Amino acid sequence: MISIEDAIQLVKLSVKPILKKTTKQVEKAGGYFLYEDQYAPINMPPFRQSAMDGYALNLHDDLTYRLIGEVKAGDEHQPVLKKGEAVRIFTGAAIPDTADAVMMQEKVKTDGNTLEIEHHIDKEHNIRPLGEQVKTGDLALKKGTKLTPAAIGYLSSLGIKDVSVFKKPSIALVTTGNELIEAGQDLPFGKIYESNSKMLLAALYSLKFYDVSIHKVADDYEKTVTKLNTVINNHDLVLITGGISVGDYDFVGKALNQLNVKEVFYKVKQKPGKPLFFGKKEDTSIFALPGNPAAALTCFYVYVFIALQNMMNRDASELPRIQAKSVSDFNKKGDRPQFLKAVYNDGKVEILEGQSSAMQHTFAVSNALVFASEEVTKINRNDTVETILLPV
Ligand SMILES: Nc1nc2c(c(=O)[nH]1)N[C@H]1C(S)=C(S)[C@@H](COP(=O)(O)OP(=O)(O)OC[C@H]3O[C@@H](n4cnc5c(N)ncnc54)[C@H](O)[C@@H]3O)O[C@H]1N2
Ligand code: MOO
Repeated sequence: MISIEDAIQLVKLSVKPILKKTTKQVEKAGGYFLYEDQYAPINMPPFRQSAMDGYALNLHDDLTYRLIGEVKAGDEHQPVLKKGEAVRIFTGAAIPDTADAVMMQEKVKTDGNTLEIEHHIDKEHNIRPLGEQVKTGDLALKKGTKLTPAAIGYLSSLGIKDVSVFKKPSIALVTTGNELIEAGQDLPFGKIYESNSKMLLAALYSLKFYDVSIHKVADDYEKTVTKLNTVINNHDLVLITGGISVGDYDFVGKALNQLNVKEVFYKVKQKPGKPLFFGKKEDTSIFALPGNPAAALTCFYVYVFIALQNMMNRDASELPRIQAKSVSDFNKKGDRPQFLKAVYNDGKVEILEGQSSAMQHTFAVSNALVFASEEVTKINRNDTVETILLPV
C-alpha cells in the first residue's frame, strides 16, 4: 500500500501529453489547446478605426472646424478632408486617411456645418491604429494556448474558421458487476441501479471531455479479459469501476495482469478508495476505481483529474487546495488519511454526516473534500483544514 503523495507523483510521472492533432471549428474548440502557432491572416483592426462617436478632424491651430460629411461603421467611402475640416464619425467606422484625430461628441458644439471643439487634441487621439492588436503575418496566439471564450473571439475576429488543436483523450468507462441494472428497468431483489458510469460521464463532461464510450461487463473472468483487451487497445484512458478488491468475483486485477498491463500502483493508504489500481499499457492509462460510488468519484477527482490534465499538456495538474475554517467537529477512525465530503462557502467548510464510501446522498450535496491527514484524529470546530475545491 503506497501513500497518497507517492500515488499522485506516480500518476504525474506516468501520464504523458497526447500529441495527436485534430481540426475543430473555432467556435467548437473551447477547452482545447492550440497544436501550432496561429499567425494573423489580417491586420487587427484591419483599418484605422474610430474609438468614439464624434468627429474626425484634419487638425489645425483653431478650435473651429467645417463639417463636410459622415462615415458610419461599415461605410466604405473615404471623404477627403482639408486642414480645418471634419466629418461626423461613429465608433468602429473607418477613419479617412486625411483625418488625424477624433473628438468625442460630448466635447463638441455644433451650429449647422460649423463645429467648435472644447480643447486641442493630439494626433491619433481616439483612433485605434491599423494592426494595433496584431499585424498581418505576426504571431496571434502561441502553440499550447488554451482556447478560452476570449481566445475564440480573438481568432474569429481575424477571420479564422478552423484551428488545429491537440486531440483530447478518447476515454472508455467500464462498469463491472452482476448486480447492476439500467435505470428504467424493474429492480429485482439483490440488484441495484448502475450509477457509476453516469456519474463519471457527468464528471468528464463537466471538464469538457466528450469522447467517452461506456461498456458493461458481468462478473465473469473471460468476458472481463475480452472486454478490457478491446477497450485498452482503442482508448487513451480506461476507467473501470468495481471488481478490483479481493472478493472471489473481483476479476479486474487478474484480467489486467493477464493482459500485461503494467501495474504502477495498487492500493493506496487512503479512505475512501483503498483498492485503487493504476497501470499502463503502452500509451494507454488504466485506472481501476473501487466500485463504491463515493470512492470512485473521490479517486476521479484526486488522481484521474491529474491524468486528464497531463494528457492535455497542462502545468497545474491538481485540483486547487485551500485552507478553510471548519464549522464541524469530526472524529477520524483508523490511521488512513481521509477525504471527507464537505460543503465550502466563503472561507468556511462544513464536514457532512455520512462519510462511508457507499454514500452518494452526501456527495450529492458536496462541493469540496476536506483532507484529514494520517496524524489527524479529530477535527474541531474552528480548526483550519485543507480543503479541495471540486469543479462542480
Ligand atoms: N475483504 C475485503 N473486502 C473489501 C475490502 C478489503 O480490503 N477486504 N475493501 C473494501 C473497500 S475499501 C472497497 S472500496 C470495496 C471495493 O471493491 P470493488 O472495487 O471490488 O467493488 P465491488 O465489490 O464491485 O463494488 C463495491 C460496491 O459498489 C457497488 N457498485 C459497483 N459498481 C457500481 C456501479 N457501476 N454503480 C453503482 N454501484 C456500483 C457495488 O454494488 C458494491 O456495493 O471493497 C471492499 N471490500
Ligand atoms: O476504500 Mo473503500 O473506498 O474505503 O470503501
